[in-house]
Amino acid sequence: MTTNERDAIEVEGLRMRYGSTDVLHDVSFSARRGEVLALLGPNGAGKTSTIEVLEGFRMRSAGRVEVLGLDPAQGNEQWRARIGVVLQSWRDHAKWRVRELLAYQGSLYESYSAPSIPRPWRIDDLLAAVGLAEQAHRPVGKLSGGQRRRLDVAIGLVGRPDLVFLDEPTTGLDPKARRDFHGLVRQISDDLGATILITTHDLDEAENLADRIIILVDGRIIADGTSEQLSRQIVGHDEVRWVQDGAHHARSVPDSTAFVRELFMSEGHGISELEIRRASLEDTYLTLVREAELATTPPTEIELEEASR
Ligand SMILES: Nc1ncnc2c1ncn2[C@@H]1O[C@H](COP(=O)(O)OP(=O)(O)OP(=O)(O)O)[C@@H](O)[C@H]1O
Repeated sequence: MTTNERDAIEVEGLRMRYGSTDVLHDVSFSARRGEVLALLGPNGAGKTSTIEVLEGFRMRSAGRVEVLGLDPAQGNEQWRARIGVVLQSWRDHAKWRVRELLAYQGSLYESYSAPSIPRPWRIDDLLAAVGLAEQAHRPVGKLSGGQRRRLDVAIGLVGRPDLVFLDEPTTGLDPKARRDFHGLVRQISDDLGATILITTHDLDEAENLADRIIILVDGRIIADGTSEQLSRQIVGHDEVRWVQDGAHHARSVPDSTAFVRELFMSEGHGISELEIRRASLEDTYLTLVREAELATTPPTEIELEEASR
């Protein structure tokens, strides 16, 4: 079945181009089975292009890609049945009723059912899981934007996939629906043991959901790790604030634990308040992306002149 049972996704040296423009340069990463991976990056960084190559919807120009043990360019029906994709294309089915559309989509997976994973997902359970039970008999065209997004997600999950691609799944969802959706992602990760690759611009969402985060800038991976590992890449970023004998102090330090230990050893008596703020994923992301963009921006003429003086 697969050459590497541990990994659901393996990408090595992936390159992709639109016409003569390269949009992915030497991208390499992997996702273990059951892992929730968030792919982050500015607009146009190449997140959707990466996902589309993994789904087998776009051809790469170089590199090795293996998804659930197969090259997506050669993925067969059986392989495709194990993959859930959340698309936004169900607007054309305006006259279908929600339950009817899901039941039809689900029926396509019946022949891929296995004793360990009965397929499709029971439609009423799925409707309840995505919070559409009350809309089961409504025509798709009469759903609100957020309800349609839930339906998109339900269609991506109806085949009880081993691997799910979620491209900006919470765009347009209200805060309650967003929180419910996060619960659903955890459920499919825990109960189905599914591997999940999610792209999002919502950094709290990424921090909340992902076991690992990959940041893509300009078609290149600039960071890959847990949120804590990424924040450790930014030196001097823990902020320590304290009040000493009535005066307020603040310092940005690389190792707040060591700093606070020293502070208490030398000045412990007069300290009345202490607060440590570690870099949030947003701080980390913005710093790493800025550094990567500065590194690739060619110097201006003035900078070149200054350098030659
Ligand atoms: N069909 C296409 N033809 C030509 N260029 C394209 C096409 N689709 C995307 N691109 C270009 O490829 C690059 C990567 O786009 P992609 O959609 O993968 O980025 P993204 O990280 O998903 O962006 P966003 O966060 O805006 O969704 C961009 O420069 C984009 O302009």
